[in-house]
Amino acid sequence: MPRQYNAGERSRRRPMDTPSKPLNLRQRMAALRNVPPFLRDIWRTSPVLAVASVALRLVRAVLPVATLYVGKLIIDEVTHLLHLGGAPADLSSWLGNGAFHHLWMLLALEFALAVSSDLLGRVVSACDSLLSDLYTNEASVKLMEHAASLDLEDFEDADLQDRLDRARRALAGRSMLLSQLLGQAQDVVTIVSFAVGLLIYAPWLIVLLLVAVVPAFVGEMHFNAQSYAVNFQWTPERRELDYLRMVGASAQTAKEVKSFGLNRFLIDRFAQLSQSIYRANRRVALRRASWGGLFTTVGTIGYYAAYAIIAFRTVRGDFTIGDLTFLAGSFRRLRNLLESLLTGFSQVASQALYLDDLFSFLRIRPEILSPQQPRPFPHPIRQGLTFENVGFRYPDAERWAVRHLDFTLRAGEVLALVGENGAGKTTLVKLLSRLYDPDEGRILLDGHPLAEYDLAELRANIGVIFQDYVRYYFTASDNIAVGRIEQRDDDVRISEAARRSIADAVIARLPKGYEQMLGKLFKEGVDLSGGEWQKIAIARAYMRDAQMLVLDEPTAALDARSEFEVFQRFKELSQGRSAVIISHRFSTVRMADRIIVMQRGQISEIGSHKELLAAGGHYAELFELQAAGYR
Ligand SMILES: Nc1ncnc2c1ncn2[C@@H]1O[C@H](COP(=O)(O)OP(=O)(O)OP(=O)(O)O)[C@@H](O)[C@H]1O
Repeated sequence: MPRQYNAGERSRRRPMDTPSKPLNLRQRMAALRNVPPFLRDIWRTSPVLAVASVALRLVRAVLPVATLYVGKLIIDEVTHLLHLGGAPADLSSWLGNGAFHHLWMLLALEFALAVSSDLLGRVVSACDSLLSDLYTNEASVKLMEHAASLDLEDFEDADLQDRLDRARRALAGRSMLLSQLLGQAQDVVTIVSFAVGLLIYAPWLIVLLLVAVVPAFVGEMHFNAQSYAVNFQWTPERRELDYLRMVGASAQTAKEVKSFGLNRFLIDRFAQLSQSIYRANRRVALRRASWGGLFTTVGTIGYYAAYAIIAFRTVRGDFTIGDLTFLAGSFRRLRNLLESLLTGFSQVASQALYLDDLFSFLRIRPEILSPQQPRPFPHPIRQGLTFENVGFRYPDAERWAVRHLDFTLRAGEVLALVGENGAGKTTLVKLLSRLYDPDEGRILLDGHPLAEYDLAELRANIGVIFQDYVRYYFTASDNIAVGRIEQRDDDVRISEAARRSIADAVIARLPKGYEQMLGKLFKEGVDLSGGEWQKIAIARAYMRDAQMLVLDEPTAALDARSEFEVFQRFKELSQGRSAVIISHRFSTVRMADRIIVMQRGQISEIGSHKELLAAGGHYAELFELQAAGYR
C-alpha cells in the first residue's frame, strides 16, 4: 500500500523544537544526555589518544595542591631557619651548609613539580587537539554520508536546511567541547584534593566558598541558554546571510548581478540582516557582562572575608605562616577552580544543546528506502512502467502537483511529455525515478510496485538528466563520468558517451581536451556556452547502461542543427530502451512514439503526433501556435 497522508501530516513528521523563549532549567539539563554519546564517539575516534589525555590529566590534576603544599613547607622551613639564626654570608656557604639541606630539597621538589606540570600541560593539549581534529573529520564525513542518505523532499524542506546548518556549526564549534569536558574532569580532581586540605584545617571555609560561587554559576547557565536561543532563532537569517554572500560574490551570479546592478541591494540587505543579528547578540552580551560583573564581585567579597578570618587566626597563633599561605592559596585556587568548573559546566550544558542539533539531524531517517528483500530487477524490462491513478502533493502544498495519472510507458517506447510550465512534467519524472513516492495510487514496473525493487538498482536502470542539471567544476572527463562515477577511469566509455551526445566536438576544441577543467571557479578553468554544457550533461545519460532514459528538456539550449543531431542519435541508440523526453519544442516531440499532454497536473491527451493533430485538441492548438511562429 502506498503511504497515505496529507501534506499537513508530512510536515509534522519532524516537528521543529523552536525555543522561541529561553529554555527552562529542565530542558537545559536534558540536553546533557548528548554528552555520553559524544564521549562514546570520541572514544571510538582514538582510544589511545583518549586514554593518554585522561591519564595525563589525572596526574596533572593533583600537582597544584602538591605544589601549594610544598610551598607551605618551604615557608615553614624558612621561618624555622630564621628562628635558629646564624644566616650564611653568601651563596656558596648556603650550598655547603647541611642545615639548609632540607630547604634545598623542598625547592628542588617544587621546581620539579612546576616543570612536570608545564610539560604535562603541553602533552595534554597536543592529545586534545589531535583528538578533536580526528573527531571533527570523522563527524563531518558522517554528516555528509547522512545528508546523502536523505530524501530529495528533505532537502527541499527549509526546516531541515536550518537544522543541517546548525549541525554543521555545531560540529565546527564542538571540537572545543572535548577539552572542556576533560578539563572539567581534571578540575574536579584538583578541587577534591584542595578541598581535603581545606577540610582538615578549616571546614567552615567550604560553606563560605559555595556562597561565593553559586550566583556566578546560575548566571552563566542562564545566559548560555539565552545565547543558544538567540542562535537558534536566527538560524534562517544566518543562512540568508550565507546565501547573500554567495549571490553577491560568486562566478555563477556575477554576470546577472552586475548587469542588473544588484550589488547595492544585496549589500544593504546583508548589512541590515547582520545588524539585526548583532543587536540580538549584543543584548545578551551586555546583560551577561553586567550580571557577570556583579556575581564576580560577590565571589571576591567571599575570598577576602575568608582571607581576613585566616589572617586573624594566624595572628592568634592557630595557624603557622606556612598554613596561612597554604589556606589562603587553597581558598583562592578553590574559588577560581569552582567558578571555572561551574561556568564550564554551564558551557558544557549549552554546548550540549548544540550537540542536540547535530544528533537530531543524524536521527532524521529517509523514508524512501530499499526493501529488506528487494525483487530482482528485470533485464530486460518486459511490460514497462505503469502509473495507476498516481497523485502527488509537495509537502505543505495545498494543490496536487499531479493527480489521476494513468498510463503505461511500454518497454522500448519513446514517450514525450508536453504541457505548459507548471503542468507537472518534472514531478512525473521525479516520481518514476523514485525521488518521491506517490501520495495516492501506485507506480508499477513489470507489474510490481517500484518500492519493491532495490533503490540503487532502480536508479542505475533509469538514466535521468534534469533540466537543472549540475555544471560541475570538474574536468570535462569527470563531468561526463558523473553519469557513472565508478567508471571514471574508463576513457573509452567516456569518449563514446561524448560521441553519442555530440559533446565530442565541444571537447575537441578545449585546450586540454578531456582533461580541461570546466567552469571559472578553479585555476585554468574554461567556461562553456549553455548548449555546450548541455551536450556534456546529455553524455552523462549515455555513461549508463540504463534501460530507461529520461531527458527533461535536454535540448532547450541547443541550436537547431545540434538538436536534430542529438535526437537522430538518441533514436538510433535508444533502440530497445524506453525513453521519456520532456520538451517544449514540437520538432523534438513529434519524433516520439506517443505523446502525453499534461494540463494542470493531469493528463489531458495521449497519442501519436498524427493522432493528436487529428484530434484537434490542446496538443493541436499548441502545435499550431508554435508552427505559426515559423511561417
Ligand atoms: N519542490 C517543490 N515544492 C513545491 N512545489 C513544487 C516543487 N516543484 C514543483 N512544484 C510545483 O508543482 C507543480 C508542477 O511542477 P513541475 O516542475 O512538475 O512542472 P513542469 O511541468 O515540469 O514545469 P516546467 O515546464 O516549467 O518545467 C508546479 O505548480 C510547481 O509550482
